[in-house]
Amino acid sequence: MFEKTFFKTFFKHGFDEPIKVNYWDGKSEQYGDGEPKAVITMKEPIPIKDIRKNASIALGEAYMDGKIEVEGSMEDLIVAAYRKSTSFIRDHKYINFLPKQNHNESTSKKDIQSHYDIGNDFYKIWLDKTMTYSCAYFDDTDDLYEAQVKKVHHIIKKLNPQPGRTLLDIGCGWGTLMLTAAKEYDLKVVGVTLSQEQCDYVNSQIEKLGLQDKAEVRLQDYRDLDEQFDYITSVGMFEHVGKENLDEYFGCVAKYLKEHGVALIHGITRQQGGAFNGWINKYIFPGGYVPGMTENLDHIVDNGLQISDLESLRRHYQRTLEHWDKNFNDHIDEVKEVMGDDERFLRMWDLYLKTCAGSFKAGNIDVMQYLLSKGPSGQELPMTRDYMYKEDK
Ligand SMILES: C[S@@+](CC[C@H](N)C(=O)[O-])C[C@H]1O[C@@H](n2cnc3c(N)ncnc32)[C@H](O)[C@@H]1O
Repeated sequence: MFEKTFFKTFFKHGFDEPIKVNYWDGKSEQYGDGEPKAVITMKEPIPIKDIRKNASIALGEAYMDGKIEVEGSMEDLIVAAYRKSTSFIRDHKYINFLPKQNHNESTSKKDIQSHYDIGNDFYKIWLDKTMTYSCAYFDDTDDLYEAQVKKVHHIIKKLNPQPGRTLLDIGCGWGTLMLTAAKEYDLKVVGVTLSQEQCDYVNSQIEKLGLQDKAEVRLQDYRDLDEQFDYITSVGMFEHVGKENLDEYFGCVAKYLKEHGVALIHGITRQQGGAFNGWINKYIFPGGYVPGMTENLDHIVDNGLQISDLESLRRHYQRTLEHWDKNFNDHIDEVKEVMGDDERFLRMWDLYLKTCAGSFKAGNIDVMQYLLSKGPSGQELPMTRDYMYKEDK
């Protein structure tokens, strides 16, 4: 009975939309007036001590194990939770429980490979054909592939690239950005990743496109370079470095950039302070940490870099995740063929994509593009933003 009282309070104060909850004892209750936006079924109680220890992990695991079912939009349920000031999801313990993280080169490699090396065949099913695994740019299209191509050009154009110069892509993924920069902007590019599968894939693309004299990919930690470049891009990467290494990460960007060089650093941030989500960290991105938007600014200026432009792409990431989640579910049979019919894994991945879309929609997290230059006044860049939107390259 005590357990039920706890969960009644938990749900009653958890959402700013009406919801219905079916409890494990066969009884149902509605919280809030009007048609329920979602129906939550708790097939069995979750130990309260688990919720108190880490609500994010306890709820996430209960969902993965099928102890909780949700009818209605999970994405909107997450938004409704973030909108309610008394919700568990806004509780300091839920989002900001930051254990000591360890990001030496060997733990980083293990963390990265546990996510990215689960197989190119898996990612091919639900990413678009560019294999881009970051926020797309939906300016006048709702097609994921087109939006990913547009994102790549949006980033490269912001650098105001001059043919024949050099570019480093830190955390190059499956390589579309670096290969586009080599092929269409005539840059000499180097990409680094910690994922063996990505490295092999990019090498095969370099060969296929005949870019051997302009593009190189390395299985290398971002801390291990010893060269300078005219341009640096790094997309969806600083979320992996950990709070304690953010200063070193931006220090590397500054060190690897030639004088008057330009960098475009793109990644997920939070509005207020950095965040760590226990469930995401345990199951999806071990070692991950989402920095506060201004936390990054401090490291950028402390490392002597000039901030030339800032752009938020929050709503674009919400849309990207909605596309990924739809692709994932539309092709669930292929996913099962590749990954096996493991219900817990399938529910885990679906929960990850849906809750992240909700978190962007709610404004809990954002995506920022930091355009940075090294040198006193960013002379390499034009005075206004017009150059970013020119059609020609
Ligand atoms: C979210 S993916 C983004 C990939 C790509 N930039 C894109 O937009 O599709 C993050 C990338 O960062 C790389 N990465 C993470 N930590 C790294 C490290 N310490 N050194 C080098 N690469 C790293 C991963 O291997 C992966 O390629």
